Amino acid sequence: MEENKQESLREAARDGDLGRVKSLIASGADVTYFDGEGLTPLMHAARNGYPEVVKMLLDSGAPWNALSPSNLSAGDFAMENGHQSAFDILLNAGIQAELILGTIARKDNADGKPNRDYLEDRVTFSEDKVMDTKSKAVMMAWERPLMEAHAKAICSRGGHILNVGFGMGLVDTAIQQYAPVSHTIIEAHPEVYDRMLRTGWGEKENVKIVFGRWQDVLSQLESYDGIFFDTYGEYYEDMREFHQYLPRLLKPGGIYSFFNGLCGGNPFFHVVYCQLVALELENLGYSTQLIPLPVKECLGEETWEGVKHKYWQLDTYYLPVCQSIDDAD
Ligand SMILES: C[S@@+](CC[C@H](N)C(=O)[O-])C[C@H]1O[C@@H](n2cnc3c(N)ncnc32)[C@H](O)[C@@H]1O
Repeated sequence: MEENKQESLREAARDGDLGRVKSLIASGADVTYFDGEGLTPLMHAARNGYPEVVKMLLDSGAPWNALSPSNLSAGDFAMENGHQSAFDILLNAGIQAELILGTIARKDNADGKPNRDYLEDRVTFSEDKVMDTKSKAVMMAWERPLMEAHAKAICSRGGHILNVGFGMGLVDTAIQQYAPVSHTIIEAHPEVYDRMLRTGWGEKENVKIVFGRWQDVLSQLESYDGIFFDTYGEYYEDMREFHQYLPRLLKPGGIYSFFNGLCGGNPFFHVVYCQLVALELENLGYSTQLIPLPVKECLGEETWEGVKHKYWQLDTYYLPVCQSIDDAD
């Protein structure tokens, strides 16, 4: 009987029958139910493009971020099938939920202090990646063209540059090509720091290395014409915290950018987070331009051999270029 109710809700959602969806919900049908295919009523309504049903289901507690067996959310179904109104409703629901709860960003962060654990652990270096002891990639060479594009953006005014997180030194190598007046690099991992010194970064005339977590070395920083942020083992909240310091760290007219790997495994969640970060930066007085860069060609299946977590699975990378709203005007 209960099963029938859920199946009826699925059918009504799939057919866009708003009246029936309403009455089934009123009679206790479960909006969180996954059918035999592993799909929720919300996914059915989104896939077939019924915005009013999507809204009704969301308002009745259907989770916007539930995933199908092939890791697609309702927003992905709306996006894939070109249902703009359903997509917009889901996007708005995602942004609101993440603003309040931050559920995606916090999900993996439940077990203590991942950044400190990572910093106390060993890392291994090879030609094409830096890995942690859990076989997760700290940094990979496929990102080189992206790092070059980030360097170009933040060095566009010359002057004084800050990079947070050295990794493989890809962005820093690119920054050096622009011969900035000063180039400050913050790095917290002792082995990455050692390697920086062994490879001559400590002797470059315009380079200042600050060893430590960015959170702990803020008092040693000045203000900069270009800033790039790309750490590891941290979460959205950490970056959000870093953004609070931008008014102090970024000179008027300066450019800020960050590695935009936010939810890089799911197209819709990525859109949600791109919008969320732009909204939060706007509240701090910064405009964000997202420049699309095709990345499909940088990535083959062999790229991920031996890597536990495929942290990027999308075809386009959106490079953020942020500047004070006053400067953009
Ligand atoms: C993804 S890598 C950076 C890659 C770099 N953009 C490049 O082009 O090669 C992240 C780096 O941030 C460092 N890191 C992690 N947490 C940090 C923190 N809280 N403060 C400063 N550096 C940190 C890591 O040790 C690692 O070297």
